Amino acid sequence: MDSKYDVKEVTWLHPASDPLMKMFNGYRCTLAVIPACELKMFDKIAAHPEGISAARLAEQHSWSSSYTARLLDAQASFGLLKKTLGPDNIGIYHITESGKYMVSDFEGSFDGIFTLFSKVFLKSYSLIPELIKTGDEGDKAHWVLPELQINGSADKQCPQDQSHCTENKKPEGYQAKADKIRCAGQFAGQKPGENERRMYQIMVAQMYPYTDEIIHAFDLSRFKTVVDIGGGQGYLSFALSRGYPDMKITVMDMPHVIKFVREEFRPHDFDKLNVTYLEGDCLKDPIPVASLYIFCKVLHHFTEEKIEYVISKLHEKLPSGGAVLILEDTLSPTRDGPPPSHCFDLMLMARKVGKDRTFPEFASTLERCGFTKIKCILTNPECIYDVIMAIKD
Ligand SMILES: Nc1ncnc2c1ncn2[C@@H]1O[C@H](CSCC[C@H]([NH3+])C(=O)O)[C@@H](O)[C@H]1O
Repeated sequence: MDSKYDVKEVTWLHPASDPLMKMFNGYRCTLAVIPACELKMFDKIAAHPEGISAARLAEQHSWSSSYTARLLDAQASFGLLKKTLGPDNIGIYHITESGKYMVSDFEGSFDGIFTLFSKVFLKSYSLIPELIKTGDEGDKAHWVLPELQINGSADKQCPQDQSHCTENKKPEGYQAKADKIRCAGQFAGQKPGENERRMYQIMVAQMYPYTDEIIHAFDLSRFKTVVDIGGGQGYLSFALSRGYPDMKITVMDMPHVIKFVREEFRPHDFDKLNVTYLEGDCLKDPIPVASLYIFCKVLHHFTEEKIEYVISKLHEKLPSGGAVLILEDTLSPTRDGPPPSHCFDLMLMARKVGKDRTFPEFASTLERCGFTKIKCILTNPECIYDVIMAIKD
């Protein structure tokens, strides 16, 4: 470092506390990104490819110039913005490659996701002590959190139901806390359905960087008919159709979900893709004949019995050589990693909507359903998609 003072850089490592410091600092960084997301700062900076100063940005939006600069500097420290020095040493901010993921019209955008995490998901974890103490084992066994119900139903309910939202003097049980979190999930002024859109956008954002790896983890070219069960917004199906143009793919999901996603998540090239939608509950309604059935981030919402029921049914239906493909973030066989999978498992536990499993657990369920050839590709912890393929003899 060039300085007229005596400056020396050192690295102090403390193996015992470093993992904790890393975790804590990651959490702090997340908190500091949220206000920038809420102000749509990344969209506003992306609108200036030549870069923009804090003062000009503040002036355009009637914000405080000095506070804006401090918030932007923090984003630059996370690598989401690049700060260069312009004339008179004024900081000019540009979007970085990582920062692009915070811009709302980017396909794999994290826009709004940090907000949803801070207002809803992180609070969900506060339900865990209550759950541990009461041992209440009920499993709702449906995937969607009450505050994220499709059609904005929860968005509409909450304002009339202020009792949960105001300070409550009574001791709170699990349900009271859960209701309160539901209300906290309704953001002022947001349009109905916004939470659902964010929820499905989270799934796109999580998959986006690994899309090519996921669709080519196994060579799927021999499968010509595919049903993506619980396909949600259809992102995986669209990617498969682009990667395997001969594949005929059906996105099957609950009727209210299909009605919502076909409006909200239709890609610009939809007409060129070989993808259709099907409204249906895979546990009750007929599933079309296919050579490959996919469950991507669906089975963690099902109990063992439900998984066995639906997969046995598919095993019967499949031709020889046909397969079931499961994408899940598996826990290690000894259940002590990877951390993101445990965090997700605890979230499912807190909301009583399912659980994560190990690969051996999935494998033995698949064996009970009649499969003998079972393969798995385990991915790095950042990627929450391990890929399991079970092929019918
Ligand atoms: N019984 C069911 N039948 C059909 N879809 C279901 C069922 N239960 C849950 N789902 C859907 O499963 C999805 C889980 S979220 C995963 C969405 C998508 N596969 C992705 O990875 O991005 C939701 O869209 C649910 O509506």
